[in-house]
Amino acid sequence: MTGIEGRRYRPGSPAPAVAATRLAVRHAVADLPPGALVLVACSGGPDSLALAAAAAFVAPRRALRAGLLTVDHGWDPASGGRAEAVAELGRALRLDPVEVLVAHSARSEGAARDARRAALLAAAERLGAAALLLGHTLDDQAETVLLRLARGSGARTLGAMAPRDGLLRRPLLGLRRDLARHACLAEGLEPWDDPTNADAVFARARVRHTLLPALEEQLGPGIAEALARSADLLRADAATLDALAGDAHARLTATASPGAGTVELAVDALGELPSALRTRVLRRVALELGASAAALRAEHIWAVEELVTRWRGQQPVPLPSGVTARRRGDRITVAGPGSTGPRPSPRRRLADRPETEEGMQVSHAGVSAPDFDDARPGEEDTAPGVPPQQAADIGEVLVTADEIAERIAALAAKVDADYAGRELLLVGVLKGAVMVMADLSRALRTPLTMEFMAVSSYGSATSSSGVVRILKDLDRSIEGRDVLVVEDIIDSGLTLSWLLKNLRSRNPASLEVLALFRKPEAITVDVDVRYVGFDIPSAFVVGYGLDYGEHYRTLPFVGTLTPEAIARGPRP
Ligand SMILES: O=P(O)(O)OC[C@H]1O[C@H](OP(=O)(O)OP(=O)(O)O)[C@H](O)[C@@H]1O
Ligand code: HPA
Repeated sequence: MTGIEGRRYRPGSPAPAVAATRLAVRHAVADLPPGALVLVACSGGPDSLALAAAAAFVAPRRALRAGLLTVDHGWDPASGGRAEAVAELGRALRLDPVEVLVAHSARSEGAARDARRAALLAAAERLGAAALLLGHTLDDQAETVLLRLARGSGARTLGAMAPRDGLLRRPLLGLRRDLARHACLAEGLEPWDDPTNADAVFARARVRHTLLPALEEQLGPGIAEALARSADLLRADAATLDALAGDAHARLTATASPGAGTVELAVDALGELPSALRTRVLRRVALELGASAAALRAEHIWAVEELVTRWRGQQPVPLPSGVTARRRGDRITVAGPGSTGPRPSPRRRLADRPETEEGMQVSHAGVSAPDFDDARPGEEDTAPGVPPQQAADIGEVLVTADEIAERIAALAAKVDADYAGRELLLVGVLKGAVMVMADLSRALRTPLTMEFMAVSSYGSATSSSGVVRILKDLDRSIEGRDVLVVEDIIDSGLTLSWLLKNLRSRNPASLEVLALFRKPEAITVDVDVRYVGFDIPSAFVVGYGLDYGEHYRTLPFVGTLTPEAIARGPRP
């Protein structure tokens, strides 16, 4: 008798393919105690049929009981009869119990797999099984790796199927699919070939029949084995990283949460973790607060990670299932949908903000100032322009960098329309207006020249002295020119009121003002401002050119300082 690959084997001994499947099953159940029940999930296809036959042979010799489960998905009128035929085969193999499970599902590979798995696990539990054997082969593993690689997956996902996963065991994971078919043939078992396995509508069928053969043809044989090997290596790596992330998660969440359904993490501690652990900790926290595992994508976690590694005053990050993550000072707060702790305030997007005739309205998000530990200098956990210490001094971000950019573009369009056919002279009021001058001048299409004046009325205090000093005057005359004064902020209005009077006396053709921020509740003198970026609350703010004692100007957003930071005084 000739066996697979043309080898000869002795009459009376099993065909090599049969021997290989039996050996694989023997290894897979070696640890089970006598009397334990092993169930085989069998579709009637060659892999699971070979597995059922091998289990039927091995179980009694290991004093185990073996049964068979088959699932009817109800995809076509013949499916019930087919499932019954598989059950009949199981009985013929003397498997006991044998059950047909009905698990209707949508006609998609994923939906069928989920429904099948749920039905099988429920039955295995009900029957008190010690193991549920699945017929996945090395080829299934290779296909899974390729499919997941094409989606851009991490180590855990590329680790694909494990030989053991709770109740599930996959004895044939190291064997090729051909071998299972040979084992069926050698035992006189006629497998059912599921037509969906060849249906090019299904991605897996295309991988099986087109992609993998093409890869083997182009790159040489052994691709399936190589892909399965990669899965083994990545699974081991992922298991180690998951264990380390579990430790880090326990460490970082050891302190009390601010409320039920809320987890607070220290930016410092997260910043010290390598990215592979940080993202795993963040994912774990999101999942435990109720984010759907199926919907939670790497992009979500990266956005949360950027609150640590590239902090530039971003909005809270929405995650699936109503979970939100936000940074306040040196803490990341992740809140579940039903949290009772301090919820991330639902800051409105710029587009949602009411726009008055002149400016966008910005209000406090209504959050109390966070408590801060001393951030450590030199720590690279923030975006450019955001020294870590300064990041920890910010109480609330009122306007983000993106919102500023969007607003300046809109203001520039208005100015361009108003000054069509004319040449502008922009007068920047140093130093605070340096950022808005730079960005506005480059957003304008109107021909322009620039002049700067430096005045000061604040010094290192947080309220205006009312005494304005010219620190640097204009270099040229503005007589007859269309002048647009560019200011970062109008607070009391004292600086601008004084400046306008001063400039008007120099006889410009026209004199208008553009101020990126205005505090309507703080204005004490009447000043006429043609262009306003944002109306903000009257709290002292820093960032985007605005300083506290010359510091904080480089922050790309505008935010309030914590009371502690104000009391302590400016710091680099
Ligand atoms: O409306 P007010 O209450 O007068 O405040 C507005 C002025 O205060 C700031 O300048 P500051 O004196 O701080 O100097 P700086 O621009 O160099 O920071 C700001 O740049 C405005 O010019
Ligand atoms: O709120 C402010 N911050 C910084 N500088 C300022 N100058 C006027 N108001 C402010």
